[in-house]
Amino acid sequence: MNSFAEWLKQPVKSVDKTHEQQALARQQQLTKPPGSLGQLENLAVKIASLQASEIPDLTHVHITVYAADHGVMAEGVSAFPQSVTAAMIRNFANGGAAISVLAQELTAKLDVINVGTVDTLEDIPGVFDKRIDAGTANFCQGPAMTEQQCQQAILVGRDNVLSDIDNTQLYIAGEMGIGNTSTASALASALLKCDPIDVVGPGTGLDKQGIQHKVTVIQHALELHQSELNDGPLSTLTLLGGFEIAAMVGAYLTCAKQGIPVLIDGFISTVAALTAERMQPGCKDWFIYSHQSAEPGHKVVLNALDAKPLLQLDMRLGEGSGAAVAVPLLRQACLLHNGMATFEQANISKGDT
Ligand SMILES: Cc1cc2ncn([C@H]3O[C@H](COP(=O)(O)O)[C@@H](O)[C@H]3O)c2cc1C
Ligand SMILES: O=C(O)c1cccnc1
Repeated sequence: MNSFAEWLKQPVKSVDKTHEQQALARQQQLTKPPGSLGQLENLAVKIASLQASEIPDLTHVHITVYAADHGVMAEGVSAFPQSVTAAMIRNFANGGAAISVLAQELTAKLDVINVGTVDTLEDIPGVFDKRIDAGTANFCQGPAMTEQQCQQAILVGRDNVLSDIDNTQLYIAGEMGIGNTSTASALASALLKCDPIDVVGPGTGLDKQGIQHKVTVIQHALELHQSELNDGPLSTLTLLGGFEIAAMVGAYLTCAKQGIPVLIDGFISTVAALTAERMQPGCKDWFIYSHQSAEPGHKVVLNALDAKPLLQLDMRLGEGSGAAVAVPLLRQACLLHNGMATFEQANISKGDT
């Protein structure tokens, strides 16, 4: 058996129930009516149990943006040209992208990884060059990736998580890849066995006609690969995925195996999360869902994961931006959990309940 298969077989870490119980008990002792901090209480309990700590802490956030191009762009499925992927990599490096601004404010570690753009980029300081190929192949004509390429991409994500694991209290994977809402929609349709109509949306801004064309393109791709779509989630990822999406899957699998909490971003990020969960059930115990994107398919994929996102801001950007926006909320949930006085400390009556 090769080392990839061995690694894949490593189990997902189980979540610490003792710390969950301790954190729940502490929430009952804090000077507030029980339950009055609503979802912030559940969040603090979740983070305490995932970190197996009495004092959950999100000082050290690791954000990684995975960027790659998509062969399906040959079918005219985005409102923007393919060259924007590489241009945005430069923008990430220069600090001008949404995620750059947010990561800086959060004092998060921000990595940018080129997993496979069509444009050859010069060496850019701060950008890791892990190009597998000049974009994936067009999944309307054949498999998007070879098995070997898919494994390689998954391992890019794994190695990124492992590179700073001792210092990571929360991991966020963001993506950049023009055309990747098509890729994510194709993957979601295949994994959920639903019609592309249910998950395809405007992405960067297609009109009604553009969306209809995108649906047709994905329907054709699913027909082409039909005979192989029951071969398991790794095979589906190879046939229909993207390099950046496979890298995110690898990162999520690694976080779940190593016990690192993950904050999931938008539609594409959640499709990667679904793929990881299908590859290794139990992964999703390590996931927190930041927001529900305006991309209509996001709701469908969140439902499939039984996920309750924290925010609904009509964001539809990706890059990890929705997750980054939710980090202050998570931090505040932890601050309240750690810093509030108990009824006993404050000498306040707990009332009759
Ligand atoms: C300037 C710009 C910055 C972005 N940052 C993220 N995306 C987002 O939009 C793309 C997916 O949408 P579609 O499938 O319609 O191409 C991805 O790159 C995603 O990360 C961007 C898109 C653009 C144009
Ligand atoms: O929800 C997302 O992640 C998203 C939606 C549209 C375009 N890019 C990303």
